[in-house]
Amino acid sequence: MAPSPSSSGATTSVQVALRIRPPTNQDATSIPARFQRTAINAISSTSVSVDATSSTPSSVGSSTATAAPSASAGKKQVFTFDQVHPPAATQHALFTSTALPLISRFVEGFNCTILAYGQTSSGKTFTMTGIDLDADPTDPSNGMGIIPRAVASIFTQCRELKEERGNAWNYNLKGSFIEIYNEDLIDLLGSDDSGAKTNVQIREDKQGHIIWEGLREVNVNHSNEVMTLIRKGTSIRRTNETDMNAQSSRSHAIFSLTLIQKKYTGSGLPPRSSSPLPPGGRSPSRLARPSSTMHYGNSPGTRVSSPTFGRPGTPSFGSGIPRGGARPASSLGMLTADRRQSLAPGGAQSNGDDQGEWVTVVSKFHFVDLAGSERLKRTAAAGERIKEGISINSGLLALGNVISALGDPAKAKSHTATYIPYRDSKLTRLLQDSLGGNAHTLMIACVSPAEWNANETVNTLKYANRARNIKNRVTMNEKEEGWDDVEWLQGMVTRLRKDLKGLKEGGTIASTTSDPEVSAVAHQKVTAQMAELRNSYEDMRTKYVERTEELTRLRRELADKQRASGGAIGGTAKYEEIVGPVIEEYEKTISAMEAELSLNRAALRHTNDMVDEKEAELAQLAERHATTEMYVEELRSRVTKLAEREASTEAYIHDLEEKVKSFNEDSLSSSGSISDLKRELSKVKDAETHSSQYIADLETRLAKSEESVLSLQQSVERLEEECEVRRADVRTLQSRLEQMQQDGEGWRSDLDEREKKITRMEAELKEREEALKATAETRDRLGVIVNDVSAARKNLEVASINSEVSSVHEPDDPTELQLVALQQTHTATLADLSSVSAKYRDALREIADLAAQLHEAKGHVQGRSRRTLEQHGQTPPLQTRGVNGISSREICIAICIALTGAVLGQVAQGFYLQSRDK
Ligand SMILES: Nc1ncnc2c1ncn2[C@@H]1O[C@H](COP(=O)(O)OP(=O)(O)OP(=O)(O)O)[C@@H](O)[C@H]1O
Repeated sequence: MAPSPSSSGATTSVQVALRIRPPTNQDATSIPARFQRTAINAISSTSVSVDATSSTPSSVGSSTATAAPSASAGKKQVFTFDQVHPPAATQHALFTSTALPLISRFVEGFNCTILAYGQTSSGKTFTMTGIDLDADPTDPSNGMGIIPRAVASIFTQCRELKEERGNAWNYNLKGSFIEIYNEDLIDLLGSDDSGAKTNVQIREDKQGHIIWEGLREVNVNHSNEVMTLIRKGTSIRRTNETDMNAQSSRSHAIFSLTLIQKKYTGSGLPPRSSSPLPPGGRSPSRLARPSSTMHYGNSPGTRVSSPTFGRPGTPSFGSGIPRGGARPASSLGMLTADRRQSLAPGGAQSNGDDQGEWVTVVSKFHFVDLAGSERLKRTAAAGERIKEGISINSGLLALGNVISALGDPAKAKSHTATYIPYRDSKLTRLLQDSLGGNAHTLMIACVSPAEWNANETVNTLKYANRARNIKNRVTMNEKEEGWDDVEWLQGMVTRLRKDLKGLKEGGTIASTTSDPEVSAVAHQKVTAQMAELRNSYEDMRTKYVERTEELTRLRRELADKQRASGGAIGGTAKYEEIVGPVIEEYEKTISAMEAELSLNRAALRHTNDMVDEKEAELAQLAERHATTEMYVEELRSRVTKLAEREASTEAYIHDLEEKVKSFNEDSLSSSGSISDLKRELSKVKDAETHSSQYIADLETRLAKSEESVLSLQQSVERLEEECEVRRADVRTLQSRLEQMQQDGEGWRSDLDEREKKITRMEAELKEREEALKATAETRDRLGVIVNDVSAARKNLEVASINSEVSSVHEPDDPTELQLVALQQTHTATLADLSSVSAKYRDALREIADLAAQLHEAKGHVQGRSRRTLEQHGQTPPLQTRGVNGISSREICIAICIALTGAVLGQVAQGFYLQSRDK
């Protein structure tokens, strides 16, 4: 944001940049969820739109935002500024585009001011100071604010200039930090040894300059030193926790940097004799001018407030004035336009050579962090906070009134002298120069994005919009060398006294320049002029007296002749004819001489005026000298006091040492209680560590819960998407189901048919089972017979053995016959058994075949229905019964029967073979 072109005395508007901060964690907890929506949006790099339509609670009891000047149609309001920075803008980007151009102006010698304005918690302190003052100010990614970055940049530019200009340029930087708390001005760097803060007073000197009396200015040589000052001041500045900000600034704070530059204006190198920093730090004293402050602005004769608010600068960089000491006010006079002309290079009094001069340029940079505008209800203020809030608001109201008065375009156009209420508050008094005065001013309006704060946001935007109309007139603040140097002033007083004496005595004027040749020539010239004037005056006077006498004589002669002629008219007329022209000529000569005389008188008067002026200056200088002497006296007394204090401090230290000694002796006895205390202390420390861990833990949990809320939100969104997909699936499934239902009808009839077939086959199976049962019974019966036959066979064998032993074999023996018959019966029975077994096996095979068919039929039906279900994304029910409804028990029975039949067959065959062999 470059200010208007750099011509001195140029008019420039107050620049306004808007910054929208991102939502913070505090917002998430302190603002109801439904009002956390973003209500302000950057629509371009210079404009924003605000949607303040919804009825946020802030509108309760507040003035509802009215349409802005550039409000667009509908409910949205559009505002335009010089710059708009969206929430994503980095600290570095903001600094580069807003503050950096002002820094160049500051180093050139112009006053600059940056003001951060906005509701509480809108990011003013973050913007001005930022976080982590120890970071690298050139790093674009860190959170350092405008002040630390500006300080680093100023030092860099000054060092570059020094390298460029060498001995022809010197500089000195000083810092001060002031806060306005409950309408008290407090010096944040001025705390004394006891830590008590010093109060600053606003005074106005005779010339109307504002003086910040009692403010401490500290010399700074490096940005680290400035950071230390900022840290010190910030630690003292009043902050407190409110419902809207964990660390809310409760005061307006102004951090100021003063740059004092000494420039050599001539071409080439400065002469050694006139160096601004001769050994001993004294300024050269070759200038003898009646006024010290030069003003090259476009408005001749207008006064410019001292950039140091009336305080004199350091006489020279190496002067003996203690660092940061409060100084008496000085009021340096101004040059009139004609006098300025005569003093300008090449003017009437210029000696015509190319010799330059040393000029001092003093510029001020104010960084203003205002306390937040706030609604007491919203910040839940109570007690002392209410008082603070009222004071903050009244300061801001006064600032608003000043802005309104200065920024009223109608008044600006009409050029009417408007009353500006600077005196209504200390804030406006201090910022008088920055608002409508001699400074390049930039306002950074900070706003919160939340809908909850929409009304405050609109108010801030309106406030800032008005500020854009303010016009400042900037001039470079140059002073000639030496006017703050006590010794130089003393020398000047002595010289002027001599000059005056010389003038009064009509002698020569004592030399006032350091160049003896130049001053001798000038004095000779003036003396010659004075002598000439005096001579011509004397000549004129003599001539005048002579002529007057001659005229009187002639008149007398004429009268005598008239009397002698006895009234002869003709003679008289002739006489008048002769004498008239002579008289006329005499009269002409007399009037010419009178004119010449009056000219000489005027010249004399002018000389007398000059003498008077010199006398007045002398008196002024004497007065100033007296003030300086008083100041020196004060300093001396301070030094004495300091010496006294040092002595008492030494005594105190001695005392302390004694005490330490006795304490050491006592310490042995009290070591027990010390160890108790230490234990206590360690417990407290433990508790502290524990609580900080607990806090850290809570913070981590909070962060985690936030993350999980985020992820839950994401998963809800994902699930909703999935739901949508599912719904589409359901629709597809429904259509398929309908298709399936149609298919189902066909399958059902098919199934019915198959079930009928199964029933039929089951009946058949039942019949076969019954047949099998009958066969089994027959087989049992045959088994019994086989047993009987075996038993009979055994008996027969026993009988035959007995008969073999006792008698000769007789084929006709009835027993043998019986045996044979039995063997035949047995053979027949075995044959029967084997045929029954064969039948039984056949029956079993048939049953197995039927079971297989049944299985196949049911498997077919179930396979079809499972495939259909699978096609429609359904899982077929688990089979609880065996294949096709035939239980595994039934199959087992069938197999057992088959096996039993086979075994029985084999047993029967075994018997048969045995009996046959026998
Ligand atoms: N641009 C930003 N980026 C990130 N955080 C920010 C930004 N601006 C402000 N904040 C955060 O918002 C909170 C409030 O900011 P800050 O204290 O600067 O507000 P303020 O306007 O100075 O308030 P007050 O007037 O009450 O002092 C802080 O936690 C700060 O870190």
